Amino acid sequence: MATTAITTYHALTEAEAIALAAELFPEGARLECREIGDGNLNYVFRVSDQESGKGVIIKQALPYAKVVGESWPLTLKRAAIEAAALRKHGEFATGLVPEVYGTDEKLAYTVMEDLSHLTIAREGLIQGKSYPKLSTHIGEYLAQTLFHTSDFALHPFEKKKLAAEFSNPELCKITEDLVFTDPFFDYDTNDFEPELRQAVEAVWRNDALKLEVAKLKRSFLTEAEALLHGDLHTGSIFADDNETKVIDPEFAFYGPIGFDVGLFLANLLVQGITRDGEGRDTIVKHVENTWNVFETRFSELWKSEGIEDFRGVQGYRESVLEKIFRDALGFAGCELIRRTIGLAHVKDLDGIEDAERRIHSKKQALHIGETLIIKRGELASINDVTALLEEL
Ligand SMILES: Nc1ncnc2c1ncn2[C@@H]1O[C@H](COP(=O)(O)OP(=O)(O)O)[C@@H](O)[C@H]1O
Ligand SMILES: CSC[C@H]1O[C@H](OP(=O)(O)O)[C@H](O)[C@@H]1O
Repeated sequence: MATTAITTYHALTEAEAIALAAELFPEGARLECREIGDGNLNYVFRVSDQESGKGVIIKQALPYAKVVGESWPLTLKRAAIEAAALRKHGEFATGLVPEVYGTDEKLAYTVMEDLSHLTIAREGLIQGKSYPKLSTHIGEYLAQTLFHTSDFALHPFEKKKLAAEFSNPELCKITEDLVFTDPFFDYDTNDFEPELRQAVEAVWRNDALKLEVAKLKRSFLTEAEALLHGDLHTGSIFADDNETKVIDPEFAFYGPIGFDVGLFLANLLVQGITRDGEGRDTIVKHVENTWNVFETRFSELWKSEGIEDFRGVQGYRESVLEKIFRDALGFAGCELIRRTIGLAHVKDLDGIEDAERRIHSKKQALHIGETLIIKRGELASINDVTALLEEL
């Protein structure tokens, strides 16, 4: 797809979005456009043919975080990173990411496949949907994207070139602050109900917990293991009963493999907390299946496509997976805590209308988060993790 002749950045109008997308539609098609973005950071335009209903998506970065406004400037480079990550991950996770039709670095937009026939998984899960293939698809996505961009699959020159291309300091800083720092101190960005104050102050006073979070933050800061999605929560996944597509990798960078795994597990756990009975069992199975599929597929790729000289040394693969598992649990714990008391909450918890039940669920999220961080070295298997949910 051709890019525009516009050379200076400005926020696109709906008419401009239509003009940009026109070449992807039959000549003379009557096009309409709507801004449908509901995320924290960007504009998302859907341009569609009024007759066929077919559409394309134009996602444009703003020079600031949409949720806060111009007082929080943010690099436009994130749009190019997102498009490049969609393409790179799409090379390996076949059918699990949207197709990218075109990008424009100056205007900071990406034109991509319209996934409006699917539902954002967080929304569907809140409505009680079970998405039978979600965890199989995400386990596969995690194994394919993380293995193939790691030193286990790439020549070190190629891997380091990619790591440089995906340098993403501003977006990483958001995660360093909002996931790994602010929730653990009495900082202004935090946001929680007065009824949670006692529990939150206990987090702030818990030095053993803070020591473990400091170690996890250091891993995030320093361990360039693979090209991460960087923000793999259920709001970044479109799904129905058969299909799953991962969107929104603008936080992509080279980081610890367990981060993507942990974020997805945490967002499943948060949903599991809000359910009981069979509904919770569905989430328990998704948590277990995500890890099991990831571990199995990662191991298969290791054996079939691994290039590391030490790949055949007994116990090495197991020790790599063991580290990913422990990291994932710790990162999941941080995500659970930040989604409960930090700046960016989740609808799974905030949307619980009954105040008593909402506060109770949030305390449970804090409890599981703390346990995952503190006990990540002791929990022997993924079943020990789901036991935390079943014991609530
Ligand atoms: N490819 C797509 N097809 C259809 N809708 C999309 C697509 N990408 C984004 N959206 C819509 O826009 C919303 C925000 O997109 P997202 O990429 O998460 O933006 P942000 O980076 O601001 O969080 C999504 O929740 C979804 O409703
Ligand atoms: C001010 S950024 C807060 C939060 O928003 C991002 O999520 P999304 O773009 O999917 O809405 C990311 O999780 C950040 O931590």
